[in-house]
Amino acid sequence: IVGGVNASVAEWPWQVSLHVKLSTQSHLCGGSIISNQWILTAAHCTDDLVFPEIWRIYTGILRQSEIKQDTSVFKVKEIIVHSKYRISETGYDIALLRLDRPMNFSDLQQPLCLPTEGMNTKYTECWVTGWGYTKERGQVHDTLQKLKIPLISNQECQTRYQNHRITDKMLCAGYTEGGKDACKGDSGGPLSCKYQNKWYLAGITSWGEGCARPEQPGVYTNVAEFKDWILEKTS
Ligand SMILES: Cc1c(O)cccc1C(=O)Nc1cccc2ccc(C(=N)N)cc12
Repeated sequence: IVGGVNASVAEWPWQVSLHVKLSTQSHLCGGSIISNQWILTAAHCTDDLVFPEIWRIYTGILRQSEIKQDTSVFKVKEIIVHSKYRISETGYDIALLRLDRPMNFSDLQQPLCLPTEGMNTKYTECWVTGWGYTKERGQVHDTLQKLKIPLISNQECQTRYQNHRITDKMLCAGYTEGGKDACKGDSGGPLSCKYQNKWYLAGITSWGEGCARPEQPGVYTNVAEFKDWILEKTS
């Protein structure tokens, strides 16, 4: 997250950290708890990493440095990538990870709501969170960052990305002047939006040209457009 601030304990209890264990282990992407056995993330996080056995999911943490040998960790039983996904920039950047065992909810780890059609224009505030880079040529940040960010219309977003097709299955958010945005390592994490005092998973951090550049907003998977797909795959 570029231009954000430290989050607090239990402020974003649906935010998870996805690690991959090869010769070493490290944070790769964010994700969101949507039920006691399913995590929603970005399909591009699983590029070249399709084996469930290498994934480690950390829930209920604020700092990466909290992760020790004895930290509670979930393994992945199944990875489901949208069949139409190719690369982030052409959309369908959505994937489901089934946990190896059901999660017990607590103040530190619990799901957020899936949105329904037509909610995108009703949200009062949206926040993007993650342990990603805090500048383009950056690195993973130890403390979870949070950033309040305004949604922008797909029409305006399309004008900012002339060489792309911004589809209805994408959602954009950002500041014209730049300086505040998600970035690499935040991928897969939530764009959490509030409506009538409940939090909804409006978007999944997907792509953008660089990070926090003026007139280059962040592009998110528009989760409301995939509600049927999520329900089909998780039932
Ligand atoms: C290609 C690249 C890097 O190598 C390092 C940092 C950023 C980039 C890049 O161009 N964009 C990106 C690469 C991977 C995930 C990204 C997620 C969000 C955003 C965003 N701006 N909302 C940009 C991303």
